[in-house]
Amino acid sequence: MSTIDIKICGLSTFEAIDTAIARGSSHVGFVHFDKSPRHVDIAEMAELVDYVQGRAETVIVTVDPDDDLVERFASDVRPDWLQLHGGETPERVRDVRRMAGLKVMKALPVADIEDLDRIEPYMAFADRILLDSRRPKGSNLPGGNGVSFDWRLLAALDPAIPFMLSGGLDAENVEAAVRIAQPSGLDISSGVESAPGIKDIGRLNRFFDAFARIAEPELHGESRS
Ligand SMILES: O=C(O)c1ccccc1N[C@@H]1O[C@H](COP(=O)(O)O)[C@@H](O)[C@H]1O
Repeated sequence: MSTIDIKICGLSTFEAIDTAIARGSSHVGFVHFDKSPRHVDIAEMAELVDYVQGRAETVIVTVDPDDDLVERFASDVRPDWLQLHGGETPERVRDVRRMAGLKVMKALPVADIEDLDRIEPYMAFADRILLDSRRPKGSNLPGGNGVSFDWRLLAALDPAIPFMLSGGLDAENVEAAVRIAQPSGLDISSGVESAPGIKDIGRLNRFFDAFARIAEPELHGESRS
């Protein structure tokens, strides 16, 4: 199996950051969206990003940020990535990327086959595409809802498009997610929490244990098929 990046998102404590990185996260994410139970303000985020100190790529998750906020992320927090999780157009992704001078990951919702057609216009401007489930009715969060979409839809996706998969991933479904969706990265948030916004060290470890069983089956007495 080729290497799969792992992003643990919605972090807010040093302990959870250390566990995620020690267990193999390539990316760690911090949510700046005031309706979210995972929201961290700019000053806290700057401290968390500093704490990572190059041990993993740092990602700020933001929703339709205005220019002022983009400038503040770039000047006061200095992460490696901005994850745009709102209704940003391809042109807005281009402008944010240019303004911030940071890599940009664009999150797009997938609920049906037509949604796959909306990916291509972003390819010229986003450094990475992240596919998430559509916001469930009644939720005021565009992400972090712990809901998966039908990964079988991705069989119709151009294999030349590398994407990170998110939406309700956890220790129990990660094997099926990788087998069916064949992503180049996995993004996990509520599936490693004990309550919204509270990362659970036991769940984090169980996720990485489950991932290790598929990434290195020979070390776990399992055969590849
Ligand atoms: O986590 C949040 O609260 C959040 C708020 C606003 C936009 C995105 C958010 N989270 C992102 O959603 C996906 C899926 O999360 P989950 O595993 O289903 O909980 C992930 O990219 C989070 O970064």
